[in-house]
Amino acid sequence: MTTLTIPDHMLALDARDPLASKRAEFHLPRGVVYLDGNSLGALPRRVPQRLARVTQGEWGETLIRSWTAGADAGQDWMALPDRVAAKIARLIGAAAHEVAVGDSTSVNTFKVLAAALGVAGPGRRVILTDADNFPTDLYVAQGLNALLGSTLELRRVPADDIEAYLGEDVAALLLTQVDYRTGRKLDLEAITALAQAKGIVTVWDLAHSAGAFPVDLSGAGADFAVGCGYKFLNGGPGAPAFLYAAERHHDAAPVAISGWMGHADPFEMARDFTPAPGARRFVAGTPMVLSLSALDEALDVFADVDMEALRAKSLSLTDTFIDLVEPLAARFPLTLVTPRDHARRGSQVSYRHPQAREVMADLIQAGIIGDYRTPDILRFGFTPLYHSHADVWQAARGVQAVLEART
Ligand SMILES: Cc1ncc(COP(=O)(O)O)c(C=O)c1O
Ligand SMILES: Nc1ccccc1C(=O)C[C@H](N)C(=O)O
Repeated sequence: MTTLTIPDHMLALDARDPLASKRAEFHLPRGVVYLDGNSLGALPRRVPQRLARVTQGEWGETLIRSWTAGADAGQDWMALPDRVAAKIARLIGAAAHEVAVGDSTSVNTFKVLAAALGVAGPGRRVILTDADNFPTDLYVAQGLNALLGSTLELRRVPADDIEAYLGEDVAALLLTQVDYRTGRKLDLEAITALAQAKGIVTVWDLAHSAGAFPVDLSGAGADFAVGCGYKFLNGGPGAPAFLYAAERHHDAAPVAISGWMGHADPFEMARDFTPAPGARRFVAGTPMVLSLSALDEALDVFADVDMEALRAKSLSLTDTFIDLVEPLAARFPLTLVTPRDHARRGSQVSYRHPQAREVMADLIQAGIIGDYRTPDILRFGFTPLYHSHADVWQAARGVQAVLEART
């Protein structure tokens, strides 16, 4: 990538950025503008040392004793999922005992959808979802329905019209707050209220929300949610995911994967499942200590972050990118598909382009790493913890250069 002179007004925006110092807490490879933190967050610098400690010290030296070592201080491996849950809870407006960490987002979607169906009113047999929802959400709903003898209907409708479909036959509403293609953000609070007024249980996928902007599940009175550890939470490839279950559902919601690590006393080795208090009951099997440790350490980057400042910066970055790329739409077949309205935008900007796949390949070649998504989407993710307006400017110039070179 050639070195460009960054204009003063970009540098001025960066000079006023209250989160500017956070960038130094990440390893960002040279010669690259990395706009894919919505798929795999960058590496926080503190993670490798933690992993070295966990592998050499806790695994290598302390061995099996690490499961209980430091339990009095809450430092044992057994409680690691709970410690990570508490850190995520702060970012999504939940109480610590309403969050469980482990497994993938897909598996957690299965768990909370099953739980939601278990607390839904009698006679309701529809799972309502966005026709363009992320595939895993659709597939998990299909799989769960098959397991239940295909007694349910998966009703797929456009997310923008969801209100019109909140009927008396709907058991659960399964929605992803920020669309992975367009970056369109749904009003979680308003939709939750409308659904609940119709007796519908809500399940939110926060994959592109958690760590990208403040989420207030308690304030919204949401029922259930899931999210990824490896995107905006920067927990590393395949990081454990999280689920949220509102306290009021803990007693009644079924635990579909009732494993021994969700038992009230795993080492009692009892014959029957007695759930642990709170959302811990949803932790099915042995905690993934190495990846949980990486996520635990990565979350400490958020410890002193004001989430409102994070949101303000995210919007400034995406506004700047939209403004800089706008003149190109007049010259090239580039169409903005991300809402300009702040309230309806996540932390990414996407465009349609007839040769999106090839354009993204050229951009990646030029060191601007974003994503191509079928059928014709160019997607650029912005992570307010480590991006600067200078990055945004370089990325926009890169888009211009690639489009010009292709004509
Ligand atoms: C909305 C959404 N849900 C779920 C997932 C992923 O689930 P998993 O981590 O199980 O692959 C993704 C991305 O992969 C996603 O964008
Ligand atoms: N988990 C992955 C593994 C491999 C490649 C991409 C992903 C993603 O996370 C994709 C992302 N969910 C998306 O919104 O497109």
